[in-house]
Amino acid sequence: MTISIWRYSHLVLAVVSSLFILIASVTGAILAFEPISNQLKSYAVSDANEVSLAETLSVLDTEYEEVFTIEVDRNDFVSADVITKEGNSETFYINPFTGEKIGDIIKKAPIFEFATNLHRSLFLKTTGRILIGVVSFLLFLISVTGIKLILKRQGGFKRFFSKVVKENFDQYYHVVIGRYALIPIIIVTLTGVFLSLERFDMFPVEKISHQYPEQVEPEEKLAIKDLKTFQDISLGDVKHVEFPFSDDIEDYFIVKLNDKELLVNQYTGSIVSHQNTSFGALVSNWSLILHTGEGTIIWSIILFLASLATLFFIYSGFAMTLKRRKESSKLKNKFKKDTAEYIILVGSETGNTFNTAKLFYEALLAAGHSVFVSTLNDYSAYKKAKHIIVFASTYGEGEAPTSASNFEQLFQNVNQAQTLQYSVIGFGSLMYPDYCKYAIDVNSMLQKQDGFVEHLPLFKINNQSFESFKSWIIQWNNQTAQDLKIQLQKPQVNLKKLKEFKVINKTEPNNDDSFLIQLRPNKKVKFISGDLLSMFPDADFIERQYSIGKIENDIVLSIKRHELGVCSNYFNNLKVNEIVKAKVRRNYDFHFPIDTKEVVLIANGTGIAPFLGMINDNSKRIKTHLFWGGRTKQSLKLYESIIDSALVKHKLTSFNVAYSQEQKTKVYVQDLILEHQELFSKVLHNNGVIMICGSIAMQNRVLDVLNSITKTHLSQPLSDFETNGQLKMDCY
Ligand SMILES: Cc1cc2nc3c(=O)[nH]c(=O)nc-3n(C[C@H](O)[C@H](O)[C@H](O)COP(=O)(O)O)c2cc1C
Repeated sequence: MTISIWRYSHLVLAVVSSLFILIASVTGAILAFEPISNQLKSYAVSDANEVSLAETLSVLDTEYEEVFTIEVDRNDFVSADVITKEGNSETFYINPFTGEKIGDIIKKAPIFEFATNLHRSLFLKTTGRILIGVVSFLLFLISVTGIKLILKRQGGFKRFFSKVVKENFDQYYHVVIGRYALIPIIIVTLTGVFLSLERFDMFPVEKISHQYPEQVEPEEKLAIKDLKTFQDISLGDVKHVEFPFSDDIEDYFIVKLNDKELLVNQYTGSIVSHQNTSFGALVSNWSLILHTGEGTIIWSIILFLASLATLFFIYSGFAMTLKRRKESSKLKNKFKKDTAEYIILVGSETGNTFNTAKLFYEALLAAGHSVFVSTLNDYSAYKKAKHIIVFASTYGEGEAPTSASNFEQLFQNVNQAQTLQYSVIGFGSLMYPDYCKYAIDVNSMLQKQDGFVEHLPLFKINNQSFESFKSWIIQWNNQTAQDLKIQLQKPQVNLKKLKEFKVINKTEPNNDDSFLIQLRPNKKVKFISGDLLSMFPDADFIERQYSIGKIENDIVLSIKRHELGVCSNYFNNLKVNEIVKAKVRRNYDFHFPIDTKEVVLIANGTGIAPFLGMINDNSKRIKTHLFWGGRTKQSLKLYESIIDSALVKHKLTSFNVAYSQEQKTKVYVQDLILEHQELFSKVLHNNGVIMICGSIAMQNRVLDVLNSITKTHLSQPLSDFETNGQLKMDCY
């Protein structure tokens, strides 16, 4: 619930100020180039610390008729306001070693002039300045609420920079870029607010005022170069020097240094008055530098990137909000709640779970059922309902998502007249310790309530995995004797861009109906083991993916033929030299780790394919253990030669196999893991990596076992290792 308050504040603030933030970011991005373009001019004195103020003042004194001021700006350019020997009054950049003119004062380019006015006051003078000050403060609040949201999402400070679950482009980059850009944005906005307050004298900066001596005795005048005070000051510390107005001994040099201001006797060089720069003035100076980037190319570049990031946040933030609204409003019911047989209840925070619920809703409708869908918060009595199917995500720390925040209370107060069959699907992420906790809670609420009978056991889905959802649909179809078909959107791939692969070899289906097929790309295609080969069969153009094992530059797939499987039969009917059209999708999260000491690979059935490539490729001979679950010894024959060869070449350290049909008591891969629990805890403890490939059912059981191992041996939940990138999975 609390996360919604933060998200709501974040959104409201963004809506209110977006147009102004847009202007400020675009002009800010332009203005970031001003200090960069200034810095690129070569007037800066790099070794200003090596020249003393005495030397510079002395050369200027001889070079010009009269000198009024010298100034060292934030770019380290030294300028002087002088009357030349020819009698002209001029201001220009000088070489502080020789006093010579080296360039004219840089004039502000019209584009920067325009951008500055728009950025500061929107061309609205005082009103504009006030508006910009307020907007700066709003952007500061947006950034703070943004940081709070990231902390909530990532699970605290420690995990601030750990892996972000990618749900879609906008959400992923909003968070990933946000983690880096929010700090500079906070600095820019706070300094912006300060500069506005200062401008309206709401933050008074104490001015320096010197005590002038009442009477000064005449003295013999020393040459400037001999004045001790100036000899002791290096030019690098100077900001501004004002020459005495006349030769009168009561007229002084006024020397502004970085942290103080001095009044210096022009005859003797003695310091007549010494005042430290006030704290307010220092803050003001730093605010200007931090806000404008003046004098530093690196900070200007950061400011430029922060401005671009702000523009991206405006786009992605609104895109996410619109999508969220669209997802929840998309559900248009054909049936009323009291006429439908199937009730789908959705608990979602950001709308993703609605998408999956909608696929199920449409599949039921297409099969001729009466269905009603709504949020868990709209739970009520349903007169004709026979089934309740709950799709619920988990938010916060194992809490209910927004659209389910009132469900628990409603559930206690609403009575159903008839008995209902229930099924719960939990949507969550293994990166959180309370994996699918809210769905677990809903499941146990239903379990305890009279009049509710379990139809299917609780099913958990990690990171909105579509493959997992399909496997739940299979369970549903088996249990209900239905044949629901999930209609996916049309493929987003241009079929003309598919690559050609030639069949080099294909084995006959074995006793499990599994076979290996070796494909060679006709043209150069980049891929490694763990990447995916996407097929779009003519029958429905629905994408099917196969995990690639790369062996000697060829793709090796392990495929199980299903009686009615469109793609598996297509592959099985292929002959050597025939051409397959497909696309390689890079699967960066499932590549063999090359920077680790020990790896464990876990697979069942055809899930072994990417691992065959990985062990064959393990040229660094990283300690690698393979755990595989198959039906019979015969099932292993298909892969035996590759595994044996890897063992002989020490590319594979150990191979452990579990057969489910070979002996009386069935042994599964999770049983093997339990037997070798010391190995697993040691590998994870030493920053090693575990990779899992195969069926979702196997994945879920293996994860349960691994979780109990890490909790017992390492006192940590498995989610910690998933977050660290030590657990990689590709299951279907
Ligand atoms: C801030 C935040 C907290 C989360 N907390 C959990 C959690 O405690 N347990 C879990 O399994 N998933 C957690 N998740 C993951 C979501 O449940 C998952 O991304 C889900 O797919 C979101 O579905 P939705 O868009 O329909 O809300 C969290 C996600 C976020 C952003």
